[in-house]
Amino acid sequence: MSAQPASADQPDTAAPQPAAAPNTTPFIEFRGVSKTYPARRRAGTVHALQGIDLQIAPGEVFGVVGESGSGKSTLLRLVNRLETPTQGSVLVDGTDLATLSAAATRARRRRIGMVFQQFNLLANQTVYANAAMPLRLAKRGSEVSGRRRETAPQALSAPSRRDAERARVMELLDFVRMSSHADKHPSQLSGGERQRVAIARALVTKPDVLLCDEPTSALDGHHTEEVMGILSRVRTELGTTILLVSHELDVIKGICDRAAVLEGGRLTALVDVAPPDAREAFDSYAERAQRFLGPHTPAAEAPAAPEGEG
Ligand SMILES: Nc1ncnc2c1ncn2[C@@H]1O[C@H](COP(=O)(O)OP(=O)(O)OP(=O)(O)O)[C@@H](O)[C@H]1O
Repeated sequence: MSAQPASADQPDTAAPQPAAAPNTTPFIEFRGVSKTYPARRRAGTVHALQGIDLQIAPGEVFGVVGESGSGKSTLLRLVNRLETPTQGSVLVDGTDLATLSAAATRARRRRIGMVFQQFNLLANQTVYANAAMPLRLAKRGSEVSGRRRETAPQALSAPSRRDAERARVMELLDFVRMSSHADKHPSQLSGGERQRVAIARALVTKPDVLLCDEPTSALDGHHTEEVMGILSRVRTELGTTILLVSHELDVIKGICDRAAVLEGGRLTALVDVAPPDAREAFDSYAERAQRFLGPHTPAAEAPAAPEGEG
């Protein structure tokens, strides 16, 4: 797999293929979004994304595929404002993220969960404490801003807050079938179990959006299916909108409604993957896509790509 930059120095002026609008009001919307970064090891800029127009419906499971360096993670990180667009706007639930104050941005971020390829659990904390972390951080944040405003009263007493936390965390650990492991540490878990804890952590604040960056790429086939099953239930049982970056076409085909293909930072195809008859179309796309996606190798076992390959 090559790690080509999305597009170095020369913005591609070709019009991106317009994304078909969903029938409902979009929940996440990219309007003419471009993102450039200063190049890391040389002068100039990298055009990570160019002219992205995309609408994602509420409750949709939306896939993003493309070769390494095509801009997938950048697209995801724009949604929780870990990145800001160089041009254009990103809207979530009808609000342009650029218009939010710092406090409103933090509140919006609390409603966006994120799941990573390498789980990002705290090794010295239990499963329970890892899953509870976003609630504890949110509480600490509200205490700090409460102190700043000199408003002492809390809605719940400390024991009630602890009970509420425990109920919520155990509900989520039940949801991912990890409640019997609540007192274990991450080192005592398999990769699939760690990712299930990471999903519980991402959902504990009741987000309306779940961003998943290669959530199954470090897992073997069995654990991949387990995680796919949980993500499907997140959509059907919780109604969460999911944006899923994956190199694995089987994962995209297994759980997504639609998928965007990024090439060199541009959206070059938008594919319906949900209806069975559309899967054939996706398969013919997949043949071309496989050229750059390559056969799946779990990241942990993947050999290093030779320089300049692809
Ligand atoms: N902070 C940054 N500074 C400079 N360049 C960056 C930065 N972040 C990303 N890039 C560059 O932007 C382009 C798109 O990166 P991005 O991580 O979004 O791609 P990707 O498709 O997610 O890649 P991968 O599949 O390898 O994770 C790449 O050329 C990358 O090197």
